Amino acid sequence: MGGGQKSYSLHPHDYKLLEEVGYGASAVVYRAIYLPSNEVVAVKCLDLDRCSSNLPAWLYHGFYLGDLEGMQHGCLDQESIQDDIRREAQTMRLIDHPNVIRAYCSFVVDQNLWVVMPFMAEGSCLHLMKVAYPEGFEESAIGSILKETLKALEYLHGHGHIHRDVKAGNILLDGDGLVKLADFGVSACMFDRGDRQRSRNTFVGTPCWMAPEVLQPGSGYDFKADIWSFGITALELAHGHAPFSKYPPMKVLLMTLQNAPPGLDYDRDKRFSKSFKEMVAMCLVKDQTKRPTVEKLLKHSFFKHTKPPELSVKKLFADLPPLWNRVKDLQRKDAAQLALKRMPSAEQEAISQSEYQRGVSAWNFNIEDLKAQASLVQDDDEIQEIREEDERMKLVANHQDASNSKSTLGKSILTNEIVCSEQVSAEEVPPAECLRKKGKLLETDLVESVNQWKIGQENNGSKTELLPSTSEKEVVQAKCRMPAGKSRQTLSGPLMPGIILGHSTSERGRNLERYDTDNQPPAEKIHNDIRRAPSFSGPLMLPNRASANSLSAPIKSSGGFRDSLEDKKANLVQIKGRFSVTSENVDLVKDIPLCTVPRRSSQVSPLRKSASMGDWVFESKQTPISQTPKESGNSIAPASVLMPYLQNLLKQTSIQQDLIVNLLNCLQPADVIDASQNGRLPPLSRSSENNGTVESMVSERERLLLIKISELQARMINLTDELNAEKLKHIQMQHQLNAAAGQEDVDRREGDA
Ligand SMILES: Nc1ncnc2c1ncn2[C@@H]1O[C@H](COP(=O)(O)OP(=O)(O)OP(=O)(O)O)[C@@H](O)[C@H]1O
Repeated sequence: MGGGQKSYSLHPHDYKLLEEVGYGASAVVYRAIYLPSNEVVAVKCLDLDRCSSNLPAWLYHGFYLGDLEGMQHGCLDQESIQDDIRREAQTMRLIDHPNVIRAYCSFVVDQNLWVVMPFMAEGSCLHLMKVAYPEGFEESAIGSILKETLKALEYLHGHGHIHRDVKAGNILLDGDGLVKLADFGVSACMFDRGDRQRSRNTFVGTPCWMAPEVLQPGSGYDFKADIWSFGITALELAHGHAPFSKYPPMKVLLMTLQNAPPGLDYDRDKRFSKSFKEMVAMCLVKDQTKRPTVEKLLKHSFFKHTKPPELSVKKLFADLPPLWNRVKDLQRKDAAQLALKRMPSAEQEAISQSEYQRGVSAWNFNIEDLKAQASLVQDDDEIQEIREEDERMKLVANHQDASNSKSTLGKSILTNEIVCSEQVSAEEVPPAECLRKKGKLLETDLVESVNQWKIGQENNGSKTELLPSTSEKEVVQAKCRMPAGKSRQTLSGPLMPGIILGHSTSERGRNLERYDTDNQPPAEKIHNDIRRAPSFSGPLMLPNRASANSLSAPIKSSGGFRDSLEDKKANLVQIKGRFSVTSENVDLVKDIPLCTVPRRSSQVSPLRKSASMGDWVFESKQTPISQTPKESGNSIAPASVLMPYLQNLLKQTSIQQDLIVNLLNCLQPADVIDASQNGRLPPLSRSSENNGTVESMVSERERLLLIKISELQARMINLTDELNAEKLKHIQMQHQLNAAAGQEDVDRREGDA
């Protein structure tokens, strides 16, 4: 390794910094000229103030921290830490492999650490995708990039290093298509003991790419963690984004631990070969011992016929402007976006959003913050989670209470809701999505439906069994799509029909949704961003320079989430901190999702087809059920005025009656029996006709039922919250335990010495 390498000056004035070509968590990267030899280099300027909060990770794992002469930074005055840095610096200098980027040298300038390295003229793969390939690269290019990355990993693993941050943002390309793995900010050495050994029991990396064993404290991990990240990177290159990248960090963490591993779908990812899919599947096995080594992967048939990168990779940027112009363009876009956001908290939100999306490495988890985030965003994400899982057709029911898994549970709701999009197959949109489209509904309905849906999926095996007739399907779907401006504000999540359709066919649609805004004029983009702000599924909200780097989700507390959620909460009645009901004019009866109601043949549909959208919308003329004649005119209206109202009321009542029957079917039988025995619910005798006497009984039953339902939902939410809190506590405690064990180890060694 190494040897005979050219030496570089440690004086900043020997370097002429030119354009900015990239940004990381705490660094800006410049194209620069090394004046003594007129050579183009890259200088990564690390703001030590900014990275001080992450410094422990840097200090313990930073390969780039080379020559530290004159380093006065307050964070660095611990002797043992400096020893570590020096040791790492030595290792870094020894690195010499065509696919691993090395630091020529590094030195301190004011509060910055400058790291001089080869300039990679095309930037990172992530950057390239963001600029020109939002849906990912073609397979031949992916094959070449991955093979070169594997060679880099082979070298690193062979020398005892785990990279721990393999991702498209850290795979750099030069003008000839040469591929180099970069960023050893969080790498760890397998041969170390003590402090550094302990580091392999810490959370390090970028959540979406982190292997389950890395996220699972105490389990320990090794080189195989890089294989998992490599598999995720393969998916990232194939789709333009990593799986789960749109979710908040804590959600990513839980999904990685609990869900089936992501992968290329055999049906939907048709453009990719079988061997590519197999190779990815081999990497993304949860049991680390079953993942292949780099050597074994290199022998996989997928890599047998990969083209040299000069052929397959170089052409990717043939028609693109120089890197710095691309970066500038992105920055302009992001700056415009930021400037147009006039909310007082916009800047703060934008920054935290961008940090979130950037894929910052080496975050230290702040469990309390994350817990708060997770509890606030749970409902929204629950739906997203289902969608994501379902898109891969690898649904795993994570419902904690197996006793809920009764085959009859929620069947009628499922039957109605599962068809809320005609272009979406039953398994593509969960019932909650359908519920959500109605806008004003109990969030608990949503969660419960999602869970029931999961169970239904599991229990029923074939999802298509649940589909009702086409006519039913159309009406339910139409209802589900009712666009309501208000509901868009009060409930987060992608409500636009385009988004529903975007999910309808493949990842492709999703990618389009994700990246559409990048190609829009700033004003339009901002409009969309604002609309989507409460959702984590949205495309890039990268309002600052961070956009040049990564779309991933770092572990970081984010005021942004909270801000948007605070807005949301302003309109919400929060019950036990988690589920919510719109507080404005809440009317439990009126606000029950209509999409749970089956079509009645005699019913006049309140829906019409929109010519422009080809989508169903509600007739605004429809008399609102809550509006009484008194409200309308404050006097007794003539029969001609009252009649339509009464007819409408009658129809609505019958819809509600059906709804109640459906909801009743969803209750656990035990609860229903219990309630009936206590005399709390009058026996339900369903009648197809409505009259005055029945009506009053029905409304009483409705009221009691709704109370019962709310209680059950509140209970379920509480339990889920408690479970999540316990899980987080567990993780935190394990962390503390590890830290304590490590400290003991150090003390013992010091005692021995
Ligand atoms: N040698 C280089 N030549 C050209 N561009 C580079 C080089 N190194 C980095 N970049 C660009 O700068 C971006 C940020 O760099 P880098 O990933 O090293 O920063 P970081 O702070 O370690 O980021 P993170 O922690 O988020 O991974 C890269 O994604 C890439 O686009």
